[in-house]
Amino acid sequence: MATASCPSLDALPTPPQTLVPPPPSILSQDELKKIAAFRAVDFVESGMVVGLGTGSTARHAVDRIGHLLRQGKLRDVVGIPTSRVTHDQALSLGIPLSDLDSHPVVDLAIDGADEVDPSLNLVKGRGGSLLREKMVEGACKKFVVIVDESKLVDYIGGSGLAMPVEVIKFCWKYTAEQLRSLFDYAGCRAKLRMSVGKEEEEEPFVTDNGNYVVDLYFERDIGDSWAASDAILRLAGVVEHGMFLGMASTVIVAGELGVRMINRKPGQC
Ligand SMILES: O=C(CO)[C@H](O)[C@H](O)COP(=O)(O)O
Repeated sequence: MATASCPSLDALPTPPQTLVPPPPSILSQDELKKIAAFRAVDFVESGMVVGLGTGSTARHAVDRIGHLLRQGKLRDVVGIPTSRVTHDQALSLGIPLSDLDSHPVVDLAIDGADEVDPSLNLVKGRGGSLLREKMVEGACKKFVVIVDESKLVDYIGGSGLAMPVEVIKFCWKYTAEQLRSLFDYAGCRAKLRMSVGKEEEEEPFVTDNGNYVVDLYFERDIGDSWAASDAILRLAGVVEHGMFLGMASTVIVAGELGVRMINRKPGQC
């Protein structure tokens, strides 16, 4: 009876030489976010007060901090959450929590962003937590921003996606129109942010602070973002906007080709 046997290597046909390089490993956007987040958590040291950001990228950082605390690799870290969602996540991970009233100085904050421009100015708040984020990140000694490379833009508003402004509910339409007309020159549209409520019907999105969000969309560059910031904040119905100017100390960008760490230069704004 003939038995099948393994042919000797010499007997195997030589594979044709190929000039095509091996395909790069394709990482999902979420995997890139996780890589940036884990890298940022390397900055966390035992005993630090840490601002905990909000969003799908920051979520990975909070998970990692919880994991390192459980492993005993970090100790005595106190987290200052920037939203109710992050508060609940951190609580479920056993991260000790506090607030700015008890810890007015924050050693380090880690958070995602919606846009990062070449001067490391940011747009944040598409998750709706811009006010608390700005308070906590404004109180920190070092603010590390974690993004995948899709968040890099040439100028603030350059993604064409929303630049959020938190406004009080009272006469929000009036405030929205004032916002829109401020940026008429940039082809601005102002839209009240909606969310799906308990009855499965669309209703205005309400922030953790009980306010509405007006999303601004620009067709063209708004120009001087510092002047734009001042103009927005002068409107009485505005609580805060999502431009985070001159705040980021370091931006960690995860992309297909690796992780880049960009530090703010002294005096850069
Ligand atoms: O500002 C934020 C929430 O208010 C988020 O940091 C920002 O929207 C980025 O979110 P994600 O990490 O999910 O892309």
